[in-house]
Amino acid sequence: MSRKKGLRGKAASSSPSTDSPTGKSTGKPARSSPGIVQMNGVVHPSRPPISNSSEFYDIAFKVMLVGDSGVGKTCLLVRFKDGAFLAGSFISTVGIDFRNKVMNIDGVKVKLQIWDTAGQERFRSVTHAYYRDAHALLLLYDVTNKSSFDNIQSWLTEIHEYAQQDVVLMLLGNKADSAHDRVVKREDGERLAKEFGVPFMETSARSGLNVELAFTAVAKELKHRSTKDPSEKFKLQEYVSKEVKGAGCCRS
Ligand SMILES: Nc1nc2c(ncn2[C@@H]2O[C@H](COP(=O)(O)OP(=O)(O)OP(=O)(O)O)[C@@H](O)[C@H]2O)c(=O)[nH]1
Ligand SMILES: [Mg+2]
Repeated sequence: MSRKKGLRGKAASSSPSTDSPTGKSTGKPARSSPGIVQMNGVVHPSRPPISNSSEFYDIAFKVMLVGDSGVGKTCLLVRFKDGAFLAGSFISTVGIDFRNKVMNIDGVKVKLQIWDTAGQERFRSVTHAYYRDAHALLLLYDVTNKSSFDNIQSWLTEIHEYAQQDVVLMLLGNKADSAHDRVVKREDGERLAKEFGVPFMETSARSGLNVELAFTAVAKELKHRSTKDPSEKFKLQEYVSKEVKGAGCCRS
């Protein structure tokens, strides 16, 4: 493999521009780069870098967190990025923001640019504009909030309308640590996910349950699709089923 460290690889397209350090779109087109990334003998024409971050990576992807307000999207991202839980009063996200994280996936540096969307209805049109550039979507509901689960159907309708057809999609039932307040059974989540053919797991931003796994699974799938290495057999559903931990179990 003649991969060059630090060469900006396959990245998201430029609209909306994401070069603002605050994570807010600047409206400016992203810089374009004529570089090429070579991975496992497969040459990938590079696309524009998706941020000005100086962190080295080989390939980059956009992942979006979506779901009703209060399901724990921001907390999940903070847990993944910083390993901490945002306890205390709930501060609802306004508009959209992003955080970057570079993961080492089987020796390849995969950069995830993770977009944290606002779940509130009034920001829905902002979110719509970002769907088409997303390579993966993590769709969350809250196991202590039945309406957030019931709304998954309409989120899926929205996703089918606005996202790319081949977007990697995963359903997450968050707040699995809240045993006393739980109103959605794990089996209900599993049934719904099966119905729509998407991988599923329960997570907890509070305990860390399956948080790393959710992002790792998505990164592995995106990397697999990108490199198309015939010797590498990766099946997202199988990987998730094998690795997933149940609520009450250990930290991820
Ligand atoms: N027990 C428990 N509480 C959580 C968990 N994740 C988030 N919370 C709490 O749920 C509330 C909402 O969390 P956020 O992450 O802000 O929710 P959000 O989905 O980003 O909401 P919007 O930004 O409005 O879309 C906060 O009070 C969090 O502390 C979790 O895994 N377990
Ligand atoms: Mg939020």
